[in-house]
Amino acid sequence: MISDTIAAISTAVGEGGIAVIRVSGPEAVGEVSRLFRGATPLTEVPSHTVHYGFMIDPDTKEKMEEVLVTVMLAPKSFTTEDVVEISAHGGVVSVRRIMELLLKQRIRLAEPGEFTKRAFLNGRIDLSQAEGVIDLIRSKSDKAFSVAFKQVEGDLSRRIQQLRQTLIETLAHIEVNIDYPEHDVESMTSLFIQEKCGSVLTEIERLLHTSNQGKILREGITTAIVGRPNVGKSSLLNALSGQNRAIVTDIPGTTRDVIEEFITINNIPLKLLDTAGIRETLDVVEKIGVERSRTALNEADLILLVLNNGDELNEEEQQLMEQISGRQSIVILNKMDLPQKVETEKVRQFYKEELIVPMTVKEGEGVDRLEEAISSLFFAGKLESADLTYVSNVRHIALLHQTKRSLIDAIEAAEMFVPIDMIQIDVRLAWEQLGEIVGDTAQDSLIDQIFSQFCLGK
Ligand SMILES: Nc1nc2c(c(=O)[nH]1)N(C=O)[C@@H](CNc1ccc(C(=O)N[C@@H](CCC(=O)O)C(=O)O)cc1)CN2
Ligand SMILES: Nc1nc2c(ncn2[C@@H]2O[C@H](COP(=O)(O)OP(=O)(O)OP(=O)(O)O)[C@@H](O)[C@H]2O)c(=O)[nH]1
Ligand SMILES: [K+]
Repeated sequence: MISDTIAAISTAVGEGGIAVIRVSGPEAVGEVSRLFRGATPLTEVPSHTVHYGFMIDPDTKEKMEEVLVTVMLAPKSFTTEDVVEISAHGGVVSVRRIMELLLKQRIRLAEPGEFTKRAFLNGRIDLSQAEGVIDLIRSKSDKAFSVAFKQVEGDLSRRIQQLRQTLIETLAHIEVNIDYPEHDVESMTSLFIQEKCGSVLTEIERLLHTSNQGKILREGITTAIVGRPNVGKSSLLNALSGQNRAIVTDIPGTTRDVIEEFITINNIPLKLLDTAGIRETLDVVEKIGVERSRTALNEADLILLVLNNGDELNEEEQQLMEQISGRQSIVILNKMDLPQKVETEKVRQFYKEELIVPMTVKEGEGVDRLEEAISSLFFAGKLESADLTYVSNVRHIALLHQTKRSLIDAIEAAEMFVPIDMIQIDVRLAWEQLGEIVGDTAQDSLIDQIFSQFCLGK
């Protein structure tokens, strides 16, 4: 059983309006109460109430900070333990001093993700919901947020548990037949297994079908913008990020040193790759050899090739089109306001009409068409409705693939009337693999690794 009390700063550290320190565990109320002076002692207040007062240094009796303290008593709290939250004036010093005071009590510093880990260990949420919490924090578009939010609410968990329930029923049926073989009608059991595993398989395939889109929504479409100088690449970037709220971030926890820029075209998140590097070198095709830009080009899910409508194609551009037309790529015919000089028939040799997007970036014209083109490449024309459950986590995707394999093995074995205890192994494996998604059958080391991805105070 967890018995120690933990504390951490739960808001981003820096100058801010207010900062929140969260304390969770059996000693939370008692220990914070000794450091707090308000109208009522915290040990006597009802759950889910907020109290105004001061943090007091117990040695000097000096007022340290003006605060609001929230008390949430077990089991009705995020961690299901007693939780006390201290809201202090924002700022580094104030928060550090309160933390120091807390850690001198019977309270220790929480590990990254430990609050959420406790919520998991205490059964409030399962593993996929906890992973949804990480995705929620990291999401960079409304759509990605919605996907993560559904996961936190337990949408995926419920589906997975339904499938596991079906497999448990199948296992129970098999069990009876092993224990009472005299009752077994071999062909009926085989049909039963095929039918049950088949229905689970269908649902898993449906979930896997969403996974490509799910991953894109979560991580963004890795995009490289290429083209010779002066065609309007920077303008495009500015137009897109200006109109569509750019979120610039260096994702914590990734090792790459390039700063990636996130933009969204309506609801589609694009992760722009180190485009500056490409910009300098792609003017001349032989320079594509330059390591950095080649990496970016290779990594890209999507290449946006910008051409100037008012100019003839040069040799490099034609080679480039030939080279990348096999990839997911879109041609942007920019500067439509200029008289056409570009040889569109040459462009059409490599690109279907819907992947050639005329734009006048300077005037912000054509963004809708660009969105349509991207949708047609990545979402078969439409962004699925919000009520779809997307599987976006690579761990979940891998486990679903494994489960699929196990189910196919079970079904094939049943078809061939393989001894039933052999089939049982595959069905049980599928049940365990699904269990790993929600954390029922996950190893401690895996659980530790997942929660270590969280930020401190979450
Ligand atoms: N200040 C603060 N804001 C936060 C959190 C937090 O821990 N603290 N959260 C955390 O990351 C999220 C909210 N999650 C929470 C989930 C459940 C409970 C909770 O106390 N649930 C009880 C009581 C519900 C009720 O009274 O109806 C329960 O379900 O038993 C609190 C926060 C986002 N915002
Ligand atoms: N006529 C016209 N000019 C445009 C349009 N879009 C951009 N330009 C102009 O084209 C010039 C080059 O634009 P940039 O966005 O800097 O082009 P770039 O491809 O990033 O150029 P480099 O950084 O040199 O590679 C600027 O003067 C823009 O104002 C357009 O739609 N029509
Ligand atoms: K301590």
